[in-house]
Amino acid sequence: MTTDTPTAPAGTGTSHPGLAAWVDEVAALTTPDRVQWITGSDEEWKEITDKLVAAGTFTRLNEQTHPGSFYAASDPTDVARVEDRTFICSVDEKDCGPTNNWMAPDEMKAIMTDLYRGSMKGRTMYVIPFVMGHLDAEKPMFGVEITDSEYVVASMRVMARCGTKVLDRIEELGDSANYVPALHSLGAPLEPGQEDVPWPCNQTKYIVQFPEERTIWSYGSGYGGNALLGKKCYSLRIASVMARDEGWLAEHMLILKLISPEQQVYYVAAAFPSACGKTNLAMLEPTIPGWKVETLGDDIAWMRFGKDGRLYAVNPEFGLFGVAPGTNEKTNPNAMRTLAKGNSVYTNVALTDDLGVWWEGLENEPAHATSWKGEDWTPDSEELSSHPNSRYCTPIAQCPILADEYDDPQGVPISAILFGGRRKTTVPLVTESRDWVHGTFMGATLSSETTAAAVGQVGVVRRDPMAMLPFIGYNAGDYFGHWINVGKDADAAKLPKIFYVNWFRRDDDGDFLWPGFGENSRVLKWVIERIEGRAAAVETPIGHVPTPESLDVEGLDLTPEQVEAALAVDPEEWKAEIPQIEEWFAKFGDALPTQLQVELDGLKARLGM
Ligand SMILES: Nc1nc2c(ncn2[C@@H]2O[C@H](COP(=O)(O)OP(=O)(O)OP(=O)(O)O)[C@@H](O)[C@H]2O)c(=O)[nH]1
Ligand SMILES: O=C([O-])CC(=O)C(=O)O
Ligand SMILES: [Mn+2]
Repeated sequence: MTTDTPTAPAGTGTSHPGLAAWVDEVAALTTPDRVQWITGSDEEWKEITDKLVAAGTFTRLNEQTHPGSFYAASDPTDVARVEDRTFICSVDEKDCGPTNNWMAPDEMKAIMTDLYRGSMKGRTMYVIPFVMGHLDAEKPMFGVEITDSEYVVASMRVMARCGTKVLDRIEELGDSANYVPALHSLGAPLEPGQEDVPWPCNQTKYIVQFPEERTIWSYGSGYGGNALLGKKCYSLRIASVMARDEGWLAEHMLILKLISPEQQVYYVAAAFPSACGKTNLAMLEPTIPGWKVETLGDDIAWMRFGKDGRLYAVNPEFGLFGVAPGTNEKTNPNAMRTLAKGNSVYTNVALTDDLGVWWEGLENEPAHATSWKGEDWTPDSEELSSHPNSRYCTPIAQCPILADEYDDPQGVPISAILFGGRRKTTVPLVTESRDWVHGTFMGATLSSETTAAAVGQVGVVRRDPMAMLPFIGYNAGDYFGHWINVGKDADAAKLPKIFYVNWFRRDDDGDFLWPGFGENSRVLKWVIERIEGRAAAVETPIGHVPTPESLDVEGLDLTPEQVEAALAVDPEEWKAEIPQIEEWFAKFGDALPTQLQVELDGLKARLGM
């Protein structure tokens, strides 16, 4: 941009020619009644939330107990990510790989262009300039989301840094500002005089990434992961492609800071599939004396090598979009404290009679509430009060244990990466990998029972590599190769050590073998002590697991047998796992890195197969 180009007044448009042309083009296609540029101001927050209250989408919660907070209930068919409607439209089908849905870009564009035609009729089209990560990062990661949903505007304002400051920077940088154009429409046009519904959406849904063009098209859903396009679509699917091309990692990981009793500081990243404990671990209250945890992120980590050769992680998000059920003062007191500050949006939980919220697992069960489906609910009701994937959306800045480093665009140097999933059997509480390639093998073969975070059956074991199955924006075989390359090019001594954890193993009665939540600090302690060379481990066919004595279980109400069962590596169980891993690897054909096949062969040999 030349210095004499006038900057448009806040909220009225842009002096960036490329962006202006795209916005005009989308408006011409979708024919909204008006176009509004999101500024990020307080008045705008009031205007948007007032509009949502007037439309019946939002219910204003009790100002005393939930200041500045709102309740929303979605259409009962629009409650989670839709993986079977999610596409990676790479030019070459091979680049999409066997784990994603593919359609040729032109074909998809033709279908969606038809769907978008007139799709914003009767609505306002909002233009949201946003940045994932810091505005003052070396290379700010801009995006611009166009949406016809006020719910999306309100949620995006919580989840990403949005508004005029971002647009000003895009305009200053002009042609050199790379932004991801992200188009979202509910697919619910309004004819003149037609009354709106509280949660407009469309039964036809498409969540589409064009990896070569670095663009996103989403249609038909208002739900978080489908509609807040800075999150999964940009920060994972598109960013994973950028990361492959540029030598970094975009991952479905929390980031936490761990401070030992000796005041040593360690940063840990952990990848668990959706609804498998990232938010809980990120905000952990350690139960072991002297240890402290601070939070940097609960869902996404971008990791790049620093000049010192270490891997540095930043959280590109600005808010928390957390699973509500199960969250309470005991399991996650810091989430409760974050929410107590207000300024939050609750979706698909129950609304209490005093305009508060409730969900399964929360304290103070009400005698009566309105369920997420809008029905009367009492403790005797057969149905759940809240959808299992009900969520809260809240500013991360309100987290009382947010680490100062959250605001550092350089990020934090990672000492350990944890992979984990939900497995009733087989997978021990914690296993240390031998090296980066073995750790990559652990990640690539990660398995977990499916959860309510995606539409479909719950509780089915599937491979969820690096907890990224629904989020890898290219061929997962190539993604494994990228992980191997990241390690190959690095100084091994400076790489994070990789561990595999499972908080969800059960005993014969179906009860959890490990108490989890705050007690997971004991596992973090073992991880750190391994890094420091201070904790003992036994070598097993799958890696190093703690000796029962090396895991600090002091004060825990567990018998030695229970600890042993949580740590057990049963060769028979692992032998049964092998055909599943072989079947999984077979999907990738030539794209599977030979190092991973070598790891599998080694595991089989150690199991005597
Ligand atoms: N048994 C057990 N359950 C846990 C533990 N940590 C979390 N959970 C349960 O896992 C579920 C959701 O965990 P979250 O931390 O919200 O999930 P997340 O990984 O952040 O998920 P997404 O936001 O979907 O990516 C809740 O039902 C928790 O109760 C644990 O240590 N043990
Ligand atoms: O994307 C969403 O809707 C929420 C989330 O973090 C996940 O599903 O992993
Ligand atoms: Mn997630």
